[in-house]
Amino acid sequence: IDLSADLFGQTLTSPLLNASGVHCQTKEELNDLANTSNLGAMVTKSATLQAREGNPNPRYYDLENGSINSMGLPNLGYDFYLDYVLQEQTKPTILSVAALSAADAITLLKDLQASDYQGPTELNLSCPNIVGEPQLAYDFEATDRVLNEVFSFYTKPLGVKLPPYFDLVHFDKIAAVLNKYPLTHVNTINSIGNGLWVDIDQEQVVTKAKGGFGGLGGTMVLPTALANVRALRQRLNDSIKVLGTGGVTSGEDVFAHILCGADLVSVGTQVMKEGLGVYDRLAEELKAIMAEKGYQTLADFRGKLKEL
Ligand SMILES: O=C(O)c1[nH]c(=O)[nH]c(=O)c1Cl
Repeated sequence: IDLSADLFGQTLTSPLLNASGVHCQTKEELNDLANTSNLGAMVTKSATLQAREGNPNPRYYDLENGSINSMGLPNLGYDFYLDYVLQEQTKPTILSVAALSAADAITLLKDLQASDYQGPTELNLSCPNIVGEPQLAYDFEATDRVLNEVFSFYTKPLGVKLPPYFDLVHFDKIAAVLNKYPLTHVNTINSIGNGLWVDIDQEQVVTKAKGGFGGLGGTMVLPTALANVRALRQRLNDSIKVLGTGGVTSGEDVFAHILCGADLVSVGTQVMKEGLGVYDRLAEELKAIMAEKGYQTLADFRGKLKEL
């Protein structure tokens, strides 16, 4: 059984990654990821031009069927993560970047273009937890404008992190925009934005910012994640890879993401619940499923979801 996968020319021994934001903010966390078996590649916490404290606590809450977070983009700043990927990385790493304005995104990517970094970058267009800021990728025209400007100067590997869409016409619209650009990949989905959880005993919300509205992750988002992976795989040019993120808690979920077309699969909430050992468990479970079904490689079943 061969779990190897390709990350923009680098062969990975496992198709599994961490979801950006989970265990990837500090040098210690990034080093932990580098030392985690069956984690084929890793993603940094989305970096902004300036370091950010993020939203006030409580800002992450574990739920029976997933999680809700309102982190607010806390990160050590773009310079720290650029230095990490240039000087420290020992495992294939995707640099995740974010911006609070289109202008900041351009500034950051112009600096990245001029830097020595030649590796993969992921532009986060979908953070749901910045007070007063929309998730950019829900505005198709704005997304088109930003990508048009970015690709007027950016020539290195670049993908985007997308929010979940819930309407087939929206899948059509975002794919029509993305297919215009030489993207290496899309990473779908980010958390389902602006969910709300109620603590019955206390009769109150469980996260502080935005009155308790926060992004949802974990097993409750799996059907939405699978739909977005499938819909975007069906619509995007073959040259654009699909990284599936959302709702993975078992080898079966990894198998389902790949069956829907995912090239690689990220795991976030389940790492918060189980720790980094989850990657060994997921790899073993996936291999067992493949053995039972007679599949030798991921390509044997990738994208081959059958319709009725
Ligand atoms: O609040 C966050 O930091 C956050 N939380 C998410 O669930 N997705 C994101 O992209 C970000 Cl940037």
